[in-house]
Amino acid sequence: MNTMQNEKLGAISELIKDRRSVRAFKSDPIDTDLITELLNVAVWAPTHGLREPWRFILYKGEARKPLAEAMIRTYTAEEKERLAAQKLDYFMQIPAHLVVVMNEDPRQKQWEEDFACVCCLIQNFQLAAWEVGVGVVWKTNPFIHSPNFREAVGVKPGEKIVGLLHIGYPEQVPAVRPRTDAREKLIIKESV
Ligand SMILES: Cc1cc2nc3c(=O)[nH]c(=O)nc-3n(C[C@H](O)[C@H](O)[C@H](O)COP(=O)(O)O)c2cc1C
Repeated sequence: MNTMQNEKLGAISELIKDRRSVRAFKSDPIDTDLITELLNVAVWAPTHGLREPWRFILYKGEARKPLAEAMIRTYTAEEKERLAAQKLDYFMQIPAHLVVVMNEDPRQKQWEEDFACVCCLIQNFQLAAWEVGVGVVWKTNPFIHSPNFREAVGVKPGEKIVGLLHIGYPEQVPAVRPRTDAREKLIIKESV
């Protein structure tokens, strides 16, 4: 294996830096086989004890409507009045939505490890998607904690929704949001 010492960063580094969260999608359909292929890359995330504590629910076509309606039901009356129609249109315009569900281990150490690895899985998915021109945004809106929404998507007690991913071909790629140089947050302790 290449140790990368003193070498130029490669394609994966470029991909990581190039990826953006996409919020404006073309309505072009996205193939289910492509999504499952991307998921089969994503599942190579590190997972302690090989627990693989994830499962997925994919919404496409007309099935997006009850998903959007479940989300809208979590709104207050004022939010419904102001946002319902617009949010329904937004959900129906995005070709696919993926609910990423984690099994919640009652032991804290295992819970933390499992949450961490599901987050790794989501980032793997986002990167693999970006590599083939597919955009993703990872959503954690308050409705993912709503008992009614959880029930509507079939998430059971002992499971957590880690994210709702919107997936499709980008209509618009947001401007880069530069990161703080890691050296500003790095303390080096090195003995010679
Ligand atoms: C755990 C997590 C939750 C997020 N939740 C949301 C969200 O609810 N809504 C949203 O628009 N973006 C969400 N994002 C995307 C971030 O806003 C995005 O990563 C950030 O603005 C940096 O932009 P970039 O991903 O294009 O570099 C989330 C990202 C993470 C990692």
